Amino acid sequence: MGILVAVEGLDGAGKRTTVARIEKAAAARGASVSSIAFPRYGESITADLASEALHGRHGDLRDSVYAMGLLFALDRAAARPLLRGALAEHDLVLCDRYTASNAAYNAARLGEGAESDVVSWVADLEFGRFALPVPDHQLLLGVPPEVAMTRAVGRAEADADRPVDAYERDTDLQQRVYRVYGELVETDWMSTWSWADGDDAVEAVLAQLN
Ligand SMILES: Nc1ncnc2c1ncn2[C@@H]1O[C@H](COP(=O)(O)OP(=O)(O)O)[C@@H](O)[C@H]1O
Ligand SMILES: Cc1cn([C@H]2C[C@H](O)[C@@H](COP(=O)(O)OP(=O)(O)O)O2)c(=O)[nH]c1=O
Repeated sequence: MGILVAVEGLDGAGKRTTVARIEKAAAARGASVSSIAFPRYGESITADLASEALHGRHGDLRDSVYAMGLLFALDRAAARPLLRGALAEHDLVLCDRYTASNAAYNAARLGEGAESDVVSWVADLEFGRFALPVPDHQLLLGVPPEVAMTRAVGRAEADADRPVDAYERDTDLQQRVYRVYGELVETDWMSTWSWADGDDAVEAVLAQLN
């Protein structure tokens, strides 16, 4: 049975890049590694609907924090057999975004006062109702919002098929998401967390294998 590690951070923080680096470094140590990126675009109807809503389709769907949160959670619920299978087969299963993304983005959207309600709703829904595996460790890429946003915008400019979505262009939202992520790290939400970047982020995950 392998360990489940979630890699979290803002849009453009470098999650995809870091997951690839961890995979390579863990494999070089002889570990068998698998990775899954959420949302599973192209493989999950609910993930695709959420993306379409973030790009201006489906009327007011995007305005509902709970509807958006549910779409992303249903994507993960459908991936449960995949996750279980990967954990049975590999030493390390990396998730590029996991449940904490839903907690951080939706809490940040509703704002102070409602944050803890949303974070509890996500935990009850995803780990309770949907019985998703709780991550053994979670990593927050400590890239500040200004840097992450510049990278996300640069990536969108370089790739016409990947225009910025409603969350990526919202500077205030990104700042609030970063703050909520910080609270999840400080309270070790659901499991232990590391807050790291670059080589330290890779080392923080490799340390979990020892
Ligand atoms: N440490 C880094 N320094 C500079 N640019 C980076 C770094 N990590 C990633 N990038 C670049 O920033 C952009 C976003 O990285 P990516 O890994 O796709 O982020 P995410 O998956 O968090 O959205 C990409 O264009 C990537 O090449
Ligand atoms: C996985 C997930 C993402 N999100 C948000 C974070 C991102 O701003 C947005 C899209 O996910 P993201 O991973 O950034 O996809 P991409 O950049 O490839 O379009 O959805 C949630 O709100 N909840 C979730 O559970």
